[in-house]
Amino acid sequence: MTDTHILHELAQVLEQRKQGDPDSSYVAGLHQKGLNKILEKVGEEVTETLLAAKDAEQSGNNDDLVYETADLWFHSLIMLSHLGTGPDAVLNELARRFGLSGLDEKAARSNGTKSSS
Ligand SMILES: N=c1c2ncn([C@@H]3O[C@H](COP(=O)(O)OP(=O)(O)OP(=O)(O)O)[C@@H](O)[C@H]3O)c2ncn1[C@@H]1O[C@H](COP(=O)(O)O)[C@@H](O)[C@H]1O
Repeated sequence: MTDTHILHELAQVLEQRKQGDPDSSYVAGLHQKGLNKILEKVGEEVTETLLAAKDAEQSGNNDDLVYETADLWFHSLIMLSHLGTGPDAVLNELARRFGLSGLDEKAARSNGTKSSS
């Protein structure tokens, strides 16, 4: 399972964990602790990902970068799930932007035509 299918499988598990037992589930524990704890974890994973990227630049080895990015994506999915959305909304937004020049997209944002929020 190496395509976006895993995002949907994982998103379903994360939804189920909202009713899970925090003693036996890491995700249920985060949902129970609430949004601030989830955001704290996302922030930690951002920092760890940035450090891994700098290390990867030096070493030429991306293994730690991939590992930390997976942690970041995972905790971002918990954040989305906690707030009642999920990967489909993000993938749809990327699809909407697909083929649109980043410069044109940026100009559209400053014209106040941001569509997804
Ligand atoms: N993909 C993951 C996944 N990636 C990372 N992690 C956990 O996320 C945490 C990462 O936090 P840190 O790197 O800060 O490590 P830590 O210091 O041990 O964490 P804290 O004590 O600070 O919480 C670790 O506990 C990892 O085990 C994950 N835990 C769960 N999943 C998936 O989520 C599913 C549900 O998990 P449970 O809710 O635990 O059953 C699992 O089947 C997996 O598919």
